[in-house]
Amino acid sequence: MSVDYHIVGDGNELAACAAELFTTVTQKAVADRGACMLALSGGKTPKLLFEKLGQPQFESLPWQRISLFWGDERFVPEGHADSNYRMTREALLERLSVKPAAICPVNTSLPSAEAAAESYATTICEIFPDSAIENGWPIFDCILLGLGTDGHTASLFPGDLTINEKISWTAVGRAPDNSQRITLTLPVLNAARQVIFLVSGSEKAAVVAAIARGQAKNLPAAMVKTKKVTWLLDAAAASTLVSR
Ligand SMILES: O=C1O[C@H](COP(=O)(O)O)[C@@H](O)[C@H](O)[C@H]1O
Repeated sequence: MSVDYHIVGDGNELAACAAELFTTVTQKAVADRGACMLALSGGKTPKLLFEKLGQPQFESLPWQRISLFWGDERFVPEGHADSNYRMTREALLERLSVKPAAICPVNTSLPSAEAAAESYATTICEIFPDSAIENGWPIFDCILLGLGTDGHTASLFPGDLTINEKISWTAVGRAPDNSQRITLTLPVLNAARQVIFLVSGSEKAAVVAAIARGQAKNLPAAMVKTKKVTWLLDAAAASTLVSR
């Protein structure tokens, strides 16, 4: 596993740096394999990235070769304020003149979160080419992740047994407020070619430093050990990390 850190000033710089990484990752995947399979994250931090990617200078990205999935989703209707898909649609997808090869949100209109998780695994399986499934796991070119102050990532929460899932591609995670969320499982995160954590804000500084120093090995975000892990932090999120 290689881990690298990029520390930038603020949320806008973070979005600019993330957009550059996004460009590199998508272009490389398309050059190497003809397609790019990406999972997007929810949360506050990626919104600025999505708005940036919706600007005209990113129209030349190989959108028609990019398939978009979500690393996690709240079990709420598609138009709900908490929907990760709604946020991405408004911040990015509605602004794109060239449409991605596939846009695959979680179907949250199904009767239960379990049904939505199961159906999402089927969707991934249908869209992924056979060559992008290895040893029974889908190989995402890149998964964008966030980090909660409690160390959760995607919808893998500390203390929730979903983190132990070893067979399924998707599962239902339970957030501390007891709400249900559909999430990619840890083996899927770890099978990806690369994950990029986007983290901003001083409230994340302590957990970022604890994970980076190996002092929080049992937190879900610390259990992400993909071949290539990139942490993109703004100065506030990196403040504890760089202060000692
Ligand atoms: O990976 C993720 O992380 C976040 C934490 O988000 P933030 O709002 O604190 O930036 C999480 O809740 C989100 O659903 C997820 O995709």
